[in-house]
Amino acid sequence: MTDGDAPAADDHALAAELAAAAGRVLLGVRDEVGFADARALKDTGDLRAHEHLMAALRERCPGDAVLSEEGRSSVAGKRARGDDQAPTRNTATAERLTAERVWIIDPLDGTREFSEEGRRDWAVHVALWERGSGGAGRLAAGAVALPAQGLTLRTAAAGGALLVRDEPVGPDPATGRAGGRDQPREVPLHAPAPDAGKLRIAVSRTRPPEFVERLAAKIDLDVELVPIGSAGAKISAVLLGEVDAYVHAGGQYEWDSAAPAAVALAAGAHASRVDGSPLAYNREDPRLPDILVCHPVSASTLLTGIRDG
Ligand SMILES: Nc1ncnc2c1ncn2[C@@H]1O[C@H](COP(=O)(O)O)[C@@H](OP(=O)(O)O)[C@H]1O
Ligand SMILES: [Mg+2]
Repeated sequence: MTDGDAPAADDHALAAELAAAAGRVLLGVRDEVGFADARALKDTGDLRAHEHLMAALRERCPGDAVLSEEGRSSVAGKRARGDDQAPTRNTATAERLTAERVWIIDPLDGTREFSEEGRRDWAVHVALWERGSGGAGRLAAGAVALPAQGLTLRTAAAGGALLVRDEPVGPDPATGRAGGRDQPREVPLHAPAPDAGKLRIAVSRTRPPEFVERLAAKIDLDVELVPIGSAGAKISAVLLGEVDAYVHAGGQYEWDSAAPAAVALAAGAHASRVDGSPLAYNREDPRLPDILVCHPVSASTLLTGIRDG
């Protein structure tokens, strides 16, 4: 619950609504700023999506804490180019570490790809972490918007995960005018199993882990490495069956994986650290440097291959 005696909102639907709305802000920034100055486009996108989400969370969930990539003290002090304001800061760390509910957000994941014309592999991540009765906490809801692909992947209140696809609205039959914003259509989302004998592994375009080439050579399968930008876009590609696994190591933060890991787990996928231990969120230090996401049937092959690499 967000405050007092208010009824529990559907946090899953809220996460999806906020991620999709921030995605529309980002599509507008691409149109407005253009691609000539990549730095200006990245900075404006990061800042506008962050401010949109911070304002929406302040209004909709005023009692909750927020951990955003762009609200860290190290970046919140700097003024982004192309805009006139410094980013709104995150909830103070001491307060976040005792909060019941923490929104972990990456307003623009795949910033590099966002600034490259024609690329669709960038995302908005909105996750909710809840402490719960055990005190250890867990990801309670999450949504990954892929605005350039017209898709949002999200957790569902009834359990499981959903794929939300924007359907273009046809012209109004009475007036002949365009029908306005796309109508979303939801279908259940289940992590698909890989084809026998094959394994397509998504890796960073710019920072693929050095052990993945060795891993690929060692696994007794036809392995293809597929470079894709954005952790959210890569994990979505696993859930959409475009690749079979995502392996990353060498650096990342909680906001890079919280929302896509929440969706992946809800969709029945395996999501863990590369040593097989669980992904843990809302830590004092938000570094979470490695991750494996795949269908459960591939998990032991990949974990063993990584361990023995
Ligand atoms: N070695 C590293 N250290 C810190 N962050 C990293 C990293 N490798 C990848 N990331 C972050 O993980 C996200 C996905 O990266 P990639 O596209 O290379 O796979 C990016 O988030 P942002 O775009 O939000 O900065 C990127 O900054
Ligand atoms: Mg990121």
